[in-house]
Amino acid sequence: MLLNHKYIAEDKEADMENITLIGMPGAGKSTVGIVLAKVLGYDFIDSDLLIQKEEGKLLWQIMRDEGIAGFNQIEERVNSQINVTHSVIATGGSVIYGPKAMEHLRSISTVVYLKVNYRTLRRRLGDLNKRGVVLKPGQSLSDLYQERTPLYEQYAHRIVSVGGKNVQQSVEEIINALSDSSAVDTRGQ
Ligand SMILES: Nc1ncnc2c1ncn2[C@@H]1O[C@H](COP(=O)(O)OP(=O)(O)O)[C@@H](O)[C@H]1O
Ligand SMILES: O=C(O)C1=C[C@@H](OP(=O)(O)O)[C@@H](O)[C@H](O)C1
Ligand SMILES: [Mg+2]
Repeated sequence: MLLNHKYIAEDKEADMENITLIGMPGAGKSTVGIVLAKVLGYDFIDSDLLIQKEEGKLLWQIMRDEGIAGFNQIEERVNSQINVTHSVIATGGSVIYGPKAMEHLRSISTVVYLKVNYRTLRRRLGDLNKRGVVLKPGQSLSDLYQERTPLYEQYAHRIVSVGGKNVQQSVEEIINALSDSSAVDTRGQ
């Protein structure tokens, strides 16, 4: 039964019973994350909403007022301060630019990279500028995908491919990956 489901029981992170979702914008961290939380009986938090609450502004207003570097600093600070148990944490796609935030999230949770192939992402995302993705001048979605993929892989305890899957299938894949002790962090940390 899922509510009694214990995964990677010997792992330190699992004692906290938090799951952090990382991945490209449009990967489904927010959409899949809330369903995952419901299935597991966990709380759900979305880093983007925490940032907006802390700053009293919408994400695009923070980017407008502080620039991308300023937004990244705020994002790193807010994610570094998350202190929860029994929660699914959906991060924003740019969280991996903050090493302090990533080390913190790795210490309080099992970090799961929701991997989506480029073509699926392109279809889901539409106009990147309207979505407020952290892009450097002249950077395309393809550039961003290539820049970020190694960072997502570097920080993940688990990697789950969700490109061709619906929300329910993605939730099942994540739970399977969390149960699979052979899929433990290949960096051996
Ligand atoms: N199989 C799927 N899983 C998750 N999201 C999907 C799927 N198919 C289409 N979508 C759409 O893709 C978008 C994912 O966005 P979101 O959950 O906000 O991702 P993220 O938080 O990773 O940026 C939503 O508009 C969602 O409706
Ligand atoms: O990847 C990015 O550059 C961003 C992703 C967004 O979150 P989602 O990944 O939930 O869309 C949000 O944090 C911000 O607009 C920047
Ligand atoms: Mg999101």
